[in-house]
Amino acid sequence: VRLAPILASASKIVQDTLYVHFQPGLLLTGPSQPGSTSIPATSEVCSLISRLYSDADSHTHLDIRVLLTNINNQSPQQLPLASVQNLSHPPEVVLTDFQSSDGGQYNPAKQQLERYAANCYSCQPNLASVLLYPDYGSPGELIPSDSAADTTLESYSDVVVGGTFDRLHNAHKILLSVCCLLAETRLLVGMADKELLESKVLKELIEPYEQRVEKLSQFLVDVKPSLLYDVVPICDPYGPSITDPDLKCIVVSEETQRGGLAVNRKRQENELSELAVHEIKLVKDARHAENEEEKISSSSFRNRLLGTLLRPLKVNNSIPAKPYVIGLTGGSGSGKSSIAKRLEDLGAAVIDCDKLGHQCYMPGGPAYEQVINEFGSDILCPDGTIDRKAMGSKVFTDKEQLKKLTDIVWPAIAMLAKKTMEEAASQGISVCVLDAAVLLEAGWNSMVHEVWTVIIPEKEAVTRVMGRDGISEEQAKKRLANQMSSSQRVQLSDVVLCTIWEPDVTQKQVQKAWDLLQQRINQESDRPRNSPVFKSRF
Ligand SMILES: CC(=O)SCCNC(=O)CCNC(=O)[C@H](O)C(C)(C)COP(=O)(O)OP(=O)(O)OC[C@H]1O[C@@H](n2cnc3c(N)ncnc32)[C@H](O)[C@@H]1OP(=O)(O)O
Repeated sequence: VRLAPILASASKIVQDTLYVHFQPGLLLTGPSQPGSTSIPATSEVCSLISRLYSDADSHTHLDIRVLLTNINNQSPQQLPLASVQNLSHPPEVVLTDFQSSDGGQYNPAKQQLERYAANCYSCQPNLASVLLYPDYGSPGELIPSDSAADTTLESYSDVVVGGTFDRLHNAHKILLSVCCLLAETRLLVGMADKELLESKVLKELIEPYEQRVEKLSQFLVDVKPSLLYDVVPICDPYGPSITDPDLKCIVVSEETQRGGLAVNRKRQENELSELAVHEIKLVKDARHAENEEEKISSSSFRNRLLGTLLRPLKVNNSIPAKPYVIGLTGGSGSGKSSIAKRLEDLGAAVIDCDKLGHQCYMPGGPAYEQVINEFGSDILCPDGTIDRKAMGSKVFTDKEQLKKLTDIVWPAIAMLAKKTMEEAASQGISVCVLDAAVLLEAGWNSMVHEVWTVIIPEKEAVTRVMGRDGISEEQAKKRLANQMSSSQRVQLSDVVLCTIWEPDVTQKQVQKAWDLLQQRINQESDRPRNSPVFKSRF
C-alpha cells in the first residue's frame, strides 16, 4: 500500500474533490471490460481508509471521499446490482498510476480506465485519464499490511452515531465510513444542536444546523448510496439512541466511549436491547498549534478561522475606496479596545466612537441641545455639562429610552467619524478602524468595507465588565442583554477575533488578520471597480 505518494501526486492535479475507489486487481490490460471487485469489510480495510484520510490531512485543499460501494460485509449475492453512481461532484478526470513502459502518456490502460469509470459513475463528458507520477521512494518505505490481526467487521441492520459534525473534516469522515461499513440498512446520525452546543469552544463559528446536515448527507450519499440515512437534531447527549428499538450498534470514539456505555444503561432502563459499542481511534492532527487540541477537531478548525475572511466580501461602492475602513465591533468586555490598540500599533487609524459620542454631548456639541430637549435638564451636572453616568443608568436598562438617545446621537457620531476618516485619508493613512460597540445595530455596515467582530464567552464578558466597571453581576448581564449576541454579530461579520486566550495568542490573531487584510487591499487596488470580489478559503 503506497497511499501517501499517490495522494501527494494526485493533490497536485485535483483542486477540490478526490474520490478514491479501491479496486484491487482491476484488470486494465486485457481485451474485456473490467468489472468492479468486491472487497470484504475487514479491520485492515478500515485502517487503510483511516490512513488515507489522515494522510490527506496534509493536503488541506483536498476534499477526499473514499467510496464504499464495493466494500461489504454481506455475501456477494446480497449486493445491490451495480448501476451508474451519481456522485455529488461528477468526476472530470480519472487518475491512474499505471505507467507505460516507455514512460510516455500513451497507455492502453488509460483508455480502459476511462471507459470503466464512465460506466461506473456519472462523469463529466469527455472524461480523460491522467497518469500520476508518485514518488514511491525506496521499497523500505512500504507499510506492511498487518494481515495476521485482520478480522472481518460485524454488520448490523441499524447503526447510530452522534456528533456536531461542524466543518466536516477527515476525522469525521473516518468515523462515518466505519459507520457505513458496519451498517446494512440504516445509519441514524444524531447531530448536536442548540443546548448541546452551548459549552463548545468558539460556538459562534459553528456552522448552522442545516448546513452541517447538508454537508454530512452529501458525503454519506456519495460514499454509500445504498444505505438509509436518518439525520436528526439532538439537544441532549442521548437523542434517539435510547428510545429507538431497531438500533443494534453505536459507534463511538475513544473520547465518547463512556457515552456509549451510558446509552446502554438508559436502554436497559427503557427495556430495550443493548447496543454493540464499536470504538474507533482518534486521529492525531499533524498541524495542531499550541492552543489547539492534539486530535483532529472542529474546534481547532474554528480556531484557524479566527482572523481569516469568513465569507466572500461584498464590495461597498457607496463609500470611497480610500481609506479602507474596518468596522470593529464586539460586546462589552469582549476585548474590542485591546484589538483596536493592536491594530493601531500595526498602522491603522482608530476612530473611537464612544469618544466621539462623548464629544457630541459637550456644551456646543452637535447633540447637546437635542438631548436636553428630549431628556430634560435633570440630566445636567451643575456646571451645565451632560451627566453621562446619569444618562447611562437611564438608558442602559430601558430600550425605549436608549432608542430615543441613539436616534439623536448616532447621526452626530457618524458625521464626526466621516470627517475623521477624510482627514486620515488626506494624511495618506490607508486603513481606518471604526471602533463602534453597536456598529451592526446602528446599520453602520454601510459605512465600512469590512466588519470585524471580537467575541468572548458571555460568562467571561460578565466577569470582565464587573471587574472593570465595578458593577454587579445583574447590571453587567443586563447591559450585555441590551446588545446583540456574539452569534448574531458573527452572522453579519467578515472577520472574527477572540480574546479568550493569552495576550500573545490574541496578538498572533491580529497580526494574521492584518496580513490577510493587506493582501486583500493590494489585490483590491489592482482590481477594476465592480469586478468579482475576494473569495474566502472556506
Ligand atoms: C454605533 C456606535 O456603536 S456608536 C458608539 C456607541 N455609542 C452610542 O451608541 C451612543 C449612546 N451611548 C452613549 O451616548 C453613552 O454610552 C452614554 C451616555 C449612554 C453613557 O456614557 P458613559 O457612561 O460615558 O459610558 P460609555 O460611553 O463609555 O459606554 C459604556 C459602555 O457601553 C457601551 N455602549 C455605548 N452605547 C451603547 C449602546 N447604544 N448600546 C449598548 N452599549 C452601548 C460602550 O461601548 C461601552 O462599552 P464597553 O463596556 O465595552 O466599554
